[in-house]
Amino acid sequence: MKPINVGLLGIGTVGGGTATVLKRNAEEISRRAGRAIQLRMVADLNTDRAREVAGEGVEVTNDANQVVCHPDIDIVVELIGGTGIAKDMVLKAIEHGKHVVTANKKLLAEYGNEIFARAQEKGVTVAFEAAVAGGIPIIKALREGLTANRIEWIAGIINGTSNFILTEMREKGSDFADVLQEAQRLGYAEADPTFDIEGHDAAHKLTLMSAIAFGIPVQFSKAYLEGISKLTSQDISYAEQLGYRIKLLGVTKRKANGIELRVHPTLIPEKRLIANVNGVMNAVLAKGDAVGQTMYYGAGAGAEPTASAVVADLVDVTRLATADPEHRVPHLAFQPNQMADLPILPIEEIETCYYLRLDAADRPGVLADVTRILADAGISIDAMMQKEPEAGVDRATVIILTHLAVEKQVNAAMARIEALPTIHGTVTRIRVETLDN
Ligand SMILES: NC(=O)C1=CN([C@@H]2O[C@H](COP(=O)(O)OP(=O)(O)OC[C@H]3O[C@@H](n4cnc5c(N)ncnc54)[C@H](O)[C@@H]3O)[C@@H](O)[C@H]2O)C=CC1
Ligand SMILES: N[C@@H](CC=O)C(=O)O
Ligand code: NA
Repeated sequence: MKPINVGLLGIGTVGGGTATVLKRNAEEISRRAGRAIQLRMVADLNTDRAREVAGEGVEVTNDANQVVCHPDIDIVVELIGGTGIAKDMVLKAIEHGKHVVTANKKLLAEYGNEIFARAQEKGVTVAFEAAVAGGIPIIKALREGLTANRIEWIAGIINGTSNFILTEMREKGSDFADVLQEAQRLGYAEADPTFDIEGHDAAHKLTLMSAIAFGIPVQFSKAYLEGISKLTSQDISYAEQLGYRIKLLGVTKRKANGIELRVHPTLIPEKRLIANVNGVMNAVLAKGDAVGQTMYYGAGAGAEPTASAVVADLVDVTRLATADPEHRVPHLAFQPNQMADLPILPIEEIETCYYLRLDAADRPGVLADVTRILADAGISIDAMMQKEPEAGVDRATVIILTHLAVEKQVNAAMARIEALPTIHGTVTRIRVETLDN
């Protein structure tokens, strides 16, 4: 059978890994796909490096337009990143009737509704396994493997760079900036690494998983996000003393009045498997009503792990190329005319447990004031720890773990606590997920 011709846009970290895997495993891949999948054209601004990485027999250009318009190209693989030229080229490829494979979570989290609708009209597929949790086949699991279930919630460590930073800080006491540089050197970080450390990248991925899990449009602009840049080693250490690890966690949950969609540093009990996912590794927990909790673990970033997902999509698209477009797996798992209109809840409406750290005057009655404020707000305390003040300091650090509470009530209680004359500065608040049901 005639080979499938691939046109690759961007041959950097993931593009390079894709070229390597396609070449190294060509025979296995063709046995699985039913025909050869060959890299036919590459577009990259750095044509010298592109020629070197792509190898002989591959046409190289610095103009992505030439690839997406070329009549011989069957599938366009977009690995440039961002929402500039990448968006234009993906839409143009669709207009030209090409299937698209992309690892670009930012593009799909922000413009996915438009892109999937256009692809549907043109009868082509946009595959994006590499866009969420790198090499872990999580899109396939959520969209196909769990299709019998009413999914209740998903929680995941889905940014390799920030997990690598948190792990190195906790295990080696490394400096935040040094570890970030190392993550960049290893090719884990986004072109702008603030996307990693401030939670944007994780929120892009969570937005895609949420859409697939609940059959809702992608709504990145409504996601709540908070990164790891303000986390202190003090909180990492106190959390450990209480039996927790702090992770940048993405959580999306079905509630009676809508969907929670949030990314933030989170205390997780250290006995949970996911609390022990370290370095660049990612893990996603998905709870279905029939199957219960399932967990998916693997490398979330890096050249070949991500290429593994890109090439898997190439094989899938090759297999599907001959299937009637109406009967392919829908882009967001649910049929396009069956999407639900569930609202994304504002962060004030979410319900979780909380870690609160405060600096209190070391005097009798202070803790009673704090606990009364919490009780008045209907917030019950699960655990409390007081650190004795250092010599010559008249303030003690108090850490409180709460039971489940609604965020707006916690905010109101925090404001009242901060207004007490015996409390110094602001209250530090980190959300806690026990992930037990
Ligand atoms: N690095 C990783 O571990 C992962 C990356 N991703 C996503 O994969 C995509 C690519 O990421 P990386 O490979 O890390 O980026 P990269 O920066 O290593 O590679 C991008 C390539 O695109 C080329 N490029 C830039 N503008 C171009 C243009 N106008 N025309 C043609 N080529 C152009 C660059 O020269 C570079 O070779 C991004 O969307 C990223 O978010 C997804 C999962 C993991
Ligand atoms: N920058 C991302 C790369 C993969 O999506 C990460 O660190 O996870
Ligand atoms: Na994946």
